[in-house]
Formats: sequence, structure tokens, C-alpha cells
Amino acid sequence: MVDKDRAELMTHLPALDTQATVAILTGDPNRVPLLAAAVGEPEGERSRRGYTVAQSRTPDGQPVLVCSTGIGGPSTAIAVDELMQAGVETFVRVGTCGSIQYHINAGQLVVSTGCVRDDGTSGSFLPPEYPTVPDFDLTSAIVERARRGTRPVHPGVTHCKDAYYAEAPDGFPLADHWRRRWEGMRASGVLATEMEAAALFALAMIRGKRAAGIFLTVDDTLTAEQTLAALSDAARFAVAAALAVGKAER
Ligand SMILES: O=P(O)(O)O[C@H]1O[C@H](CO)[C@@H](O)[C@H]1O
Ligand SMILES: O=c1cc[nH]c(=O)[nH]1
Repeated sequence: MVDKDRAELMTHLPALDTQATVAILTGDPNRVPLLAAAVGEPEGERSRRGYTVAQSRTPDGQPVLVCSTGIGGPSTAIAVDELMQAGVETFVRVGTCGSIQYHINAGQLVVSTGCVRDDGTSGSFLPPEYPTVPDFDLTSAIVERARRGTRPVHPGVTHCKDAYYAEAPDGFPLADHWRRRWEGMRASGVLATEMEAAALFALAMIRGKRAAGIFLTVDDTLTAEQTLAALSDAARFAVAAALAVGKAER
């Protein structure tokens, strides 16, 4: 990418020199090189202000970026905006989530079809009545590919929050609120909770870009190796879907 003018716009991410129009986003910077290797041939990575960005080249020569967002909406929104300024058109968040439903177990995949907006960042971009939804074609393409894999796949509404420990709210002044909230979402069929999708989907909706989210359901029974193997599969589904949808559009 980036010519000098573009590079100067990127005030938080490292300046990147890539033609990639597809980016995989994940929370943890340590995962970036592993996901870059999972989707193709890694071509180097750079870090700045806690963000790590790597470029990888798929077997058919397509450049793809893998970028960490950190945890939560604020840092995600900065990464997404700056990647858009750098020319990225399609974003897939590949990360972990916690199950809300008793039938969704650790090791299974959830594909978001929209967010319950319990985060603050998406509210900085869209009024509260607006849903934050992913791109339909991209999401369908991800679900189709993920269903060819070995793990159960659950498409549906997901929850996005700012406070990770609201999942275990004992001792918080708002503990009763959160207990009722989780029960209400379970009764309403909300599948799982994570912390970045609402900000990503909101920005993509506003800017006319494609975004989607595929999440691995985790708990403390899953090893780090199992988590990385499953996220690597999810990243491969995401890249294949993003490139196919981009090609169909052209
Ligand atoms: O696995 P990642 O992508 O970090 O995502 C999930 O894990 C973090 C919380 O542990 C939050 O960022 C949440 O959204
Ligand atoms: O339980 C979990 C796991 C990952 N991410 C979350 O937000 N919650």
C-alpha cells in the first residue's frame, strides 16, 4: 500500500506498504503471526502502539492483512478506520467469544448476524435504535465454508460489551442488572458474547465496506493449541469467503 500521503494518515497503526483489500482482525497481537501463517505465506509484520499488523500472501497470490485490535471497541475502531484509509475494503473479525446458550459449547464456532449493542463505541457512530449488522454476502460465504469444516457452526445474533467481567458480575453494584441481562439474552436466543463486533460492523455500515465476524467459543477447558488451531481454521474460512465475495463483485 501505502504512498507517503496515506502513511501519514496512519497515526496509530504502523505504516503499511500493501495492496491488500482484505483484513483479518483479532484481539490478541500474539496471534497475528500465527494467523498470517495460517492464511498464506507471511511477508513480515510490524507493531506500533500495541497494534501488530502482518501481511500474508495466499497460495494464489492475494495479499491479506492480519491486524490485532486489542480488546474492545475503542481500539478496534481506530484500527478499522486506519485500515480503511489504507485501502482495506473487507474486514473479518476472527476471535473468541463466551457462550450464552447451553447448547453452544467450547470449540464450536459462532458467526454473527448482528449485535446486541452493550458497547459504547458503536453508540459513538450510530443511534441506539440502529442495529449493527455484518455484510450479508460475506457472512453467508463464511457460514457456507465453515460448515464444510469439522466444528459445529452457529449463525445468529451475538452480544457485544465493554466490560469483560460483567460476565461474572458478583460484587458489582450492577450485578443484578447483568444477571437479568444474561438471562434475558439466553431467553431471546442471543448466542454468545464478545467485545469488538459492534464497533466494526457500525463503521463498515457507515463507510460502505464489508465486515463480518466468526468467533470460537472458549472456556477454560480449551488449550491454547486447540484455540489457535480453531482460529486458524476460522481465518482460512474468512479469507476464502472474503476473496470469493470480492471476486463475485468484480
Ligand atoms: O479473542 P479476542 O479476539 O481477543 O476476543 C475476545 O477475547 C477478549 C476477552 O478475553 C475480547 O477481545 C473478546 O472479544
Ligand atoms: O467469555 C468470553 C470469552 C471471550 N470473549 C469474551 O468476551 N468473553
